[in-house]
Amino acid sequence: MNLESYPPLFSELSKSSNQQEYLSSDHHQKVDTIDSIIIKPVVQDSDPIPVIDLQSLSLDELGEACKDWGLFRLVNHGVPPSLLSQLQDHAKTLYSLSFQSKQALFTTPTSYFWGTPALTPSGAPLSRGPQKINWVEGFNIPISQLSQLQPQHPVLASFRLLLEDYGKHLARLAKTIFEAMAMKLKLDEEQSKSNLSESTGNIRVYRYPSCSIPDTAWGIDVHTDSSVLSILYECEVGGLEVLRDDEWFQVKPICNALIVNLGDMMQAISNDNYKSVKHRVKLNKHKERISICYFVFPDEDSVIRSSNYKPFTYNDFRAQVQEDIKTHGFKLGLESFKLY
Ligand SMILES: O=C(O)CCC(=O)C(=O)O
Ligand SMILES: [Fe+2]
Repeated sequence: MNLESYPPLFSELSKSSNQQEYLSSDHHQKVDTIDSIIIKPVVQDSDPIPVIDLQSLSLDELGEACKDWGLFRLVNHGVPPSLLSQLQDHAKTLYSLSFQSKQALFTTPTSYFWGTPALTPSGAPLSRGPQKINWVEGFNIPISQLSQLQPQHPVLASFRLLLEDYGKHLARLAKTIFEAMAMKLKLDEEQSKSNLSESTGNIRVYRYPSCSIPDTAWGIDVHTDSSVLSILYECEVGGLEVLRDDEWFQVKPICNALIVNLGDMMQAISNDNYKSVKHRVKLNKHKERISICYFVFPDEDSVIRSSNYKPFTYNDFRAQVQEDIKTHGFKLGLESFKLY
């Protein structure tokens, strides 16, 4: 483990005796008690996660997966495996740079953050208090701002080219999936068009440290995404878990398959027919984990209309989430917009 490359708190605590002491102190609640939902041991033999084949897309299967799980694996998506593996290699190299170099390389409109995945619109981390530290670092990169990524570092220059390519592929995937969902839900074509805006595409590249006592802390604790769709790539370590009918399921990594999860905007657009899935990321005892996540949102002033929620824009939603996190330490999400 290259300690220099970690945020100072993480490298300090990675010395295992410090980690034991910190994580078992009052500072940090045990994960079982943070969670309001009863945790059953997550043990599975077979893989129950639905698989959607983009080349022979079945609207019925897509609809079922969105209703039952709010999440599915996507295969035959047309993103070249070499692009995925190169992105992952570049991410590893960039993360191995010193903490200070990463701070210097990712400046506005991109950002480097750690300790929480909750960011302000400009990409700065929203503080949630010491007991709520999430064991994650991230690069936040709005795709529309990729040209602003200064290639001072040779790896960053080629990373930018890869991300441009990846961003185009993911915009294509998001549009295809959203249009299929809109068709299945029989949404008004004109109205739903602005509910997904490819220009809002945003990439986050995360690194989760290994943790000698992984059951005492989260990589990212339980949450739903605010997006319309989130599309994740992680192929080596695992740790993503999703909630379905009060039971947690592991989403095992499968190389070259992508994970699509539905966010709060999609739940509202679908009038609660589809689920914004609750999920979390567990730490691994021995290995650090890299994931590459794409998020896409509605146009900023596109109004989301449905019979269960008062009309709102993504801007309204985001402002409410920021307020919730400041006031309560977590987001209330769609609850704040429910009609009854
Ligand atoms: O790293 C992952 O696999 C998931 C990240 C995530 O849930 C998020 O950023 O909302
Ligand atoms: Fe998430």
